[in-house]
Amino acid sequence: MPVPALDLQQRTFNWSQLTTAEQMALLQRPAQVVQNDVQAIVADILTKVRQQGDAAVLAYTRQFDCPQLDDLRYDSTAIAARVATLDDTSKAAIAQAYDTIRAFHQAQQPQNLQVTTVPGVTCELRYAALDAVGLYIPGGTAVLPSTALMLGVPAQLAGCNRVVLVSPPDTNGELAPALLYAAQLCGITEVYRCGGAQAIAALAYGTDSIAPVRKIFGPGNSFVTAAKQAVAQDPNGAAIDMPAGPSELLVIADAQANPAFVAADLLSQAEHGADSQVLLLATEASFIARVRAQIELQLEQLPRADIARQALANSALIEVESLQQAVAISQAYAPEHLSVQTEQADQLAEQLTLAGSLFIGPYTPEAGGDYATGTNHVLPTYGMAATYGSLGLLDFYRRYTSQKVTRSGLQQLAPAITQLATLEGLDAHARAVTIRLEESS
Ligand SMILES: NC(=O)c1ccc[n+]([C@@H]2O[C@H](COP(=O)([O-])OP(=O)(O)OC[C@H]3O[C@@H](n4cnc5c(N)ncnc54)[C@H](O)[C@@H]3O)[C@@H](O)[C@H]2O)c1
Ligand SMILES: N[C@H](CO)Cc1c[nH]c[nH+]1
Ligand SMILES: [Zn+2]
Repeated sequence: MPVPALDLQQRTFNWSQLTTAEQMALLQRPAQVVQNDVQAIVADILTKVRQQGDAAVLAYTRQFDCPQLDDLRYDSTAIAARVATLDDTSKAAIAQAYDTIRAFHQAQQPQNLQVTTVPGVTCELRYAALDAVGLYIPGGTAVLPSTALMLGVPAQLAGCNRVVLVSPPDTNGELAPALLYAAQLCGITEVYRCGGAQAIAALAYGTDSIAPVRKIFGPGNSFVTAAKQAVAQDPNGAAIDMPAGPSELLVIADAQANPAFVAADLLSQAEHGADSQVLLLATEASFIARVRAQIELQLEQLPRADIARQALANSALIEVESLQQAVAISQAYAPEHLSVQTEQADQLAEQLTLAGSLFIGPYTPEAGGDYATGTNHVLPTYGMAATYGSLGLLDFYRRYTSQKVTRSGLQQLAPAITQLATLEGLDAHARAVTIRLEESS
């Protein structure tokens, strides 16, 4: 389908001159507009996979990804053969990213803790790695070995027993050597060639060839995200990390910022998908004009310019009255990625608490966090950064508590417990305490 011409002037706005309704419309995510259709399609796919198992997963994979595919599993011989074709430069790049991501996530190791709340009462907080996790690596329009690292490294560090990787195959039924190498570094051996809602259904409910997992991680398009949300709401489904949908970037810039850098960052997220969204909040109209010119210029060099143009048609370059107004808009939008390109970037960043990940200063491209600074690039989208955190090592654990009470400890707590039980009208609760203390020690 031909991509309509893009007029960035028409996507340029002055925030204070917009009505409240227009302001809200500008901050609407494109992917959310089509949400109802997607949910219906996804519900159908989930039902078919539950009813027909592997046959449905294969049928959908043939329909969307590879018409000839006859086996979902990628066995270790096939993986090794594919990895052997990868060049050394790519291997070195993946290995360096593996090291930085590992370093940042290793530092997040949780510590069990023990607290004596009153003498004779010991409470413990403990962490246990999830036993079976599913990692979804998107593959519709780009091969993403970096996402395999972002999910595989914390799963490996946590020590999850079973780590299952799924990703849509190319038209020949293959996964990219770089993706398989990243998986290999993370010690992943269970790999399946399927994507979309059907892969999420297989991970959540299981099929003959794919045993179910407890929690599903990873980003994806609207179909993947809707499927994750659906299985998370089903008591028989699986837990999920977060709604990590189409990429988003919000840049706050003053007149000191470099328009070429800002344009490059905006394009880096716009090229992900037609439903990606990028926003620029800038204090000077002349700066916005220079960014616009840079976007036009740089678009000409981009192989994925058509995708980026479609994303830009749902994006906006917004003039704001002040950096304080920019902060307020950003906090309301809660972007996945937030780039701060202002003179006092560190101070401004202190006020910007609602974002998946911050990129501060002129030499911090958003792409740095996508690949190799060490932070995790799986981040909440759709404004969910207001409540969800960015992915980290802790997401691969479950937290539980334990307590041990001695007789004298129970004597200390008995008045509080029995009175609270009485207040709640739960006499059996009170009795469970008094019966113990009535016994001679
Ligand atoms: N938030 C994050 O952390 C993060 C990280 C990386 C990528 N991303 C985002 O992930 C997304 C990747 O999307 P993608 O499409 O390239 O890959 P994808 O793997 O998410 O989706 C491809 C699958 O979508 C399904 N699909 C496509 N059209 C369909 C239809 N009409 N009906 C039903 N199913 C259909 C197919 O099963 C196909 O295999 C992008 O939007 C990107 O921005 C987000
Ligand atoms: N920007 C994406 C997250 O929204 C992650 C990614 C992977 N590869 C490149 N970028
Ligand atoms: Zn990216």
